[in-house]
Amino acid sequence: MIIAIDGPAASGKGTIARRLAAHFGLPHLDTGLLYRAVGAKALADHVNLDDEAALAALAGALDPAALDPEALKAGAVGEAASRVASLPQVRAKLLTLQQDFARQPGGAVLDGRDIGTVIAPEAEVKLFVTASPQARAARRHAELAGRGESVTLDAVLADILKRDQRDSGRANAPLIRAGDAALLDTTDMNIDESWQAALALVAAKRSGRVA
Ligand SMILES: Nc1ncnc2c1ncn2[C@@H]1O[C@H](COP(=O)(O)OP(=O)(O)O)[C@@H](O)[C@H]1O
Ligand SMILES: Nc1ccn([C@@H]2O[C@H](COP(=O)(O)OP(=O)(O)O)[C@@H](O)[C@H]2O)c(=O)n1
Repeated sequence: MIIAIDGPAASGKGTIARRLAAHFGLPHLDTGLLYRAVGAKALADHVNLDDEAALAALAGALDPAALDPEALKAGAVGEAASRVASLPQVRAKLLTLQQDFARQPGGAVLDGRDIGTVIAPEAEVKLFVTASPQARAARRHAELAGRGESVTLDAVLADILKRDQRDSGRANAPLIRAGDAALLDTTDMNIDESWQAALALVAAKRSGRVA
């Protein structure tokens, strides 16, 4: 079974994806980490974030086994990730490894922006997880504060709105709800409530109770 989870920044899709993977005993890929890794490498190597050929070369050289989620979750990396993710050549370099991960025997859980639309349109279960920008900013702010990053709530909200706009507005694999994805708005849910709602949607989808 392939489970595709998409949604905007800090909506809680990663949390739900990890729990679903553990629940069903499936491997999980946080595809945002791939774009974050390219963005982080570009920042470290002073590669211009508009230099599509150079960034595609970084994406092509990426070792998915060597990703460091802890370092890649830093606030500044998200903005760089979103910029490199808007470049078609970068996305093309990362396509096959994501599709191979999705199509491994037994299935997988993947979360990102284009899983249900581009990477695995054939997924048996698709969720589009969202929440209000204010709720998402509050969550990401708390997360960054927990990491010791000092940043204001307003700055986090501005970053999220800018990224949402870029991710949704790009021509190539934009952030958009697949027609057959179940919508899960977690604005007024805590983590446990979101998890229970996600599990119910997956169960309904698998039993054919929703389209
Ligand atoms: N429903 C929720 N209510 C409150 N906080 C949440 C909820 N879901 C996730 N979080 C927290 O918000 C932050 C972002 O969640 P995460 O799953 O990483 O989002 P995403 O993968 O969409 O960026 C994390 O610190 C996570 O623990
Ligand atoms: N499948 C994906 C996953 C991420 N991304 C890009 O990578 C950036 C970082 O993704 P992420 O999932 O780690 O970001 P958060 O939702 O955790 O903030 C996003 O803003 C997108 O621009 C993408 O384009 N396609």
